[in-house]
Amino acid sequence: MLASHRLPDADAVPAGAPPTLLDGTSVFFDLDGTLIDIAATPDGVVVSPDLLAALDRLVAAAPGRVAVLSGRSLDQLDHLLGRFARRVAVAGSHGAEIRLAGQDARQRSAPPALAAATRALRDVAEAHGLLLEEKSMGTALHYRHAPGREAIAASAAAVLADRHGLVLQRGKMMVELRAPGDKGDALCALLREEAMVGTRPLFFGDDVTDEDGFVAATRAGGAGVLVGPARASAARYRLDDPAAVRRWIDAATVGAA
Ligand SMILES: O=P(O)(O)OC[C@H]1O[C@H](O[C@H]2O[C@H](CO)[C@@H](O)[C@H](O)[C@H]2O)[C@H](O)[C@@H](O)[C@@H]1O
Repeated sequence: MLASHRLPDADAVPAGAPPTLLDGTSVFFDLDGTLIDIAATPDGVVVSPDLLAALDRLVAAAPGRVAVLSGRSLDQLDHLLGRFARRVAVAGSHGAEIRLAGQDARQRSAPPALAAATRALRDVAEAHGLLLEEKSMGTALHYRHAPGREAIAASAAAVLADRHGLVLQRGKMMVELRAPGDKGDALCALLREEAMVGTRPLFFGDDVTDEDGFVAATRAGGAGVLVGPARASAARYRLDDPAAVRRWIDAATVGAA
């Protein structure tokens, strides 16, 4: 089962920065490649205190209207974002795990087949020198350090996804077997929460898994913001990199406490 990403026609390339007006807007962020720079390994990322302080200001300026939608598990997000992860709504595992600020997670059980699929994926990782990342709702095989082994990782994951009935998720220099769910559904679920009802969602993301969120944000009267080089995307706006996202947050919160 391949995760469906509704990529638009090739000429639909987003451009320009989104407006910084927060009135009536809710703000959703992907994590890796959007709020933080991509690193060589999943554990190598840096979440700076400055970024967390800027996000705190954003939450103060848009109370109840900031959320994180990530392919990371909730546990990983808690570890990386610390107390900030409890201040906002968070959807982990590409939307399969959702937690509102100050509440317990609405969590499904991991797919029963995930353990067997992970064992098989670990054999592939060991045989070909690839990096395995185990998460609550999925297992990723990373080839950033060995780009020449992409085809091995991709074909092994495709076979295992089929065999075990798991979603096959492509990502930046990785392929993942995971539970169903997508960031678009997670965004729609969060938009039904009181503070977000009737708001225009802006969703900032960089990867193919973020396209579902761009589509959902657009359908809800908001827009997607692609972070990274121009490419075909369902996003309307584009920012170059996480540093530009940080400047957007700073501009949107000028004068906020
Ligand atoms: O939805 P996201 O928050 O963007 O998470 C997507 C995946 O991010 C991580 O992998 C990516 O970032 C790593 C660190 O920069 C990088 O080494 C890797 O090549 C990227 O694919 C994370 O490890 C995955 O679990 C997430 O699904």
